[in-house]
Amino acid sequence: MAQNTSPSRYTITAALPYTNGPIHIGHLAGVYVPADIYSRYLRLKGNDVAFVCGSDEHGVAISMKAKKEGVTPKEIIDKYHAIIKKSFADFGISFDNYSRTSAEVHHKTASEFFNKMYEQGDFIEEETEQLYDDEAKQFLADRFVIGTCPKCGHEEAYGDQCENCGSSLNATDLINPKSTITGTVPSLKKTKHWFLPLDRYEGFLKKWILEEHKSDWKPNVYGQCKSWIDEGLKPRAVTRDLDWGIPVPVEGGEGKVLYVWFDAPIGYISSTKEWAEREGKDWEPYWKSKDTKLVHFIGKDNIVFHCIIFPSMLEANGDYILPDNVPANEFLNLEGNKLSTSKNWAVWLHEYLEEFPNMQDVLRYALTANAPETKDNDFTWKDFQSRNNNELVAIFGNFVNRVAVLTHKYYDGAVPAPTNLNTVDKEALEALKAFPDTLSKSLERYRFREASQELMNLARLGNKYLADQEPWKLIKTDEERVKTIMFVALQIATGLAILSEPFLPFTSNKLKGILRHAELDSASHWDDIATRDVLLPAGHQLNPSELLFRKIEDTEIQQQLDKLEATKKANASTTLSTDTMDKETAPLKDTITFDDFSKLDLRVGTIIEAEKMPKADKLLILKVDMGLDTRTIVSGIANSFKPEDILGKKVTVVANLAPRKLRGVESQGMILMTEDKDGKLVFVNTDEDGVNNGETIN
Ligand SMILES: Nc1ncnc2c1ncn2[C@@H]1O[C@H](COP(=O)(O)OP(=O)(O)OP(=O)(O)O)[C@@H](O)[C@H]1O
Ligand SMILES: [Zn+2]
Repeated sequence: MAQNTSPSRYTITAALPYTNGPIHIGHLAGVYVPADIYSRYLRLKGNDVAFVCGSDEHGVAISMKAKKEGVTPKEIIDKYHAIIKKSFADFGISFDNYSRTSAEVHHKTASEFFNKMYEQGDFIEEETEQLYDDEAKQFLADRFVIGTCPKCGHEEAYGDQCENCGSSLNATDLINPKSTITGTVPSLKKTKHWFLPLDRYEGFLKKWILEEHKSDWKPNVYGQCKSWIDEGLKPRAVTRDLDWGIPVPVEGGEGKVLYVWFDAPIGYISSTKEWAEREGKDWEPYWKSKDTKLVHFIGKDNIVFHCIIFPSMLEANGDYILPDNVPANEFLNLEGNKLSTSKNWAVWLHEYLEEFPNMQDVLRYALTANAPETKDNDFTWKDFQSRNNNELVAIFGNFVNRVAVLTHKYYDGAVPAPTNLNTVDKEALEALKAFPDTLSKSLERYRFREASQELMNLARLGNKYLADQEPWKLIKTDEERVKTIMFVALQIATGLAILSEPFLPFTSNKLKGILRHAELDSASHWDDIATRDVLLPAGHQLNPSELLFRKIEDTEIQQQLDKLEATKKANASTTLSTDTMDKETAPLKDTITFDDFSKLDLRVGTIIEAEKMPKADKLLILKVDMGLDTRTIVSGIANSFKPEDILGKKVTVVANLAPRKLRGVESQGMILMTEDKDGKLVFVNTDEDGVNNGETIN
């Protein structure tokens, strides 16, 4: 089987963005820009395409964010769904439908999906011991619990997945699990859940992925799948003890919801249904016909869900087709650091659209030309500027502008009739004819970077042709020759207008406008470029020319870099404010009552481990023996102390300060410090011997 080579229709999905924040450039480069290029390309080739997506609105992270902000989950999802949907539309992501998983059609579809599998006996129903937070009186799953990954040792793996190694986990697999709600160590409590026995699908997955897709899936995707399958798959709970999500629709499911990664991929199906309903079409062939090609665009952290779990669900259900390919991308970073919603380390799409109005294509191009297809890549503002100034402006824009301006200058904007095509002209036109096929080959292998460079090569070809032929010189001596040159150049410009559409849709539109391409009786399309000798006939009248791109100045780039610098500073100061005292003698604070004071739980502890926080100059990660337990405390004291100097030091700890994450490490308290006359930090402690760790101070 392998590749489905001549499908009757395509279903293209892009990962459902999680509605706990807006869209950033990582999402775009990893998923939405390549998916959009591919879908636009397929439509230009005359295919029947359903390009679907929607907001992913369930799950623990949204529950947690709502709790933190003191609002309802619905308020969170409504806010981000609106921002995300609008920014995608303004950016030109050409979804046929953008839905949301809180929609009724989705609740219904996901419940039916679950029900069918339930009735077929595809689940194991089992009462097992799950992690439970006695203080919050809640079961802990997914992002409610972190601990050490049993596969790679990463210390902040979630209850369902380790983001470091991509493994999918059960919460009870975590080593040293800890509740992210209260910071306490969970106990075990019995509860009933439904499990998808992935081990039953091993044979199916082996044949389908390891045999049939060995040569056409990307090596990063195939490799991850192979290692999971080789390690052996285990049953995975697909339900949760939570109040936010799709209720488990079977007996005994009261108070439980579907696991977010069970319902989210079904969102692709619901979105297709919503679209088909609106268009008066039948949704089923898009998901159930063997002659449909299904492709999932995702980032690498979603591979297990799209290649192992969802396909097993589709296979179990019975009626569905499987993805033909899952061209997952690696990750994009920003100026050397990991993109992060919580640390505000991002270029946000909605902000970009405001700060660079009408420049969607510049970002699309910069992200595509530098896409993280085979390895993680870095977005830098300097690269963005040079992609714009040196490629879009200097090559693409320059060529088109010369052609349009000269056509107006010499012929009042009418395409001249060629007289005699010489070898150079013929070669240029032949080269143009080869481009659609070259681009198709790259696009159909999901090599979008390569394709974007091929497109730029067509503009280069046009630029070189004009530079070599120099019509602006010849116009004084050989007017007939100039007509031929301009005719050839106009054909190349038309080719660019057509072939750039998937990559640079706004530019393509503008250029087609200048060429009045759509008004031609038989306007040429993608495939016509290879077969027709004339794309823009002699005598055809152009519109006035306008610039396709503008130069980006250093000051604009500096502004963006300053913005990131400010983010860095803001992050650093919030990190330090909780750990160090002000430099000057601070004025007295307002009087507090004894009750206020007695809320403070101050205790004696001893530092038993200390190490530097990687990549943070000022922070030490300390382990403090508190008598009853051992705490991790992140403290901004690295400028004053070496780790080895403070081992065994007695300290005073604020033991009931709400836990707080610093650089990804949860700090479970604060050590009291003051400063000596030279500004060096000193510990506030009791120097009496014989005071035990854990003793309270009052
Ligand atoms: N930096 C990145 N580079 C490439 N792809 C990314 C990046 N960040 C997220 N993605 C992909 O974008 C899609 C949507 O992401 P999702 O909404 O789930 O956010 P996320 O992975 O939680 O990201 P973040 O934590 O940055 O908000 C997923 O397929 C994910 O793999
Ligand atoms: Zn791991």
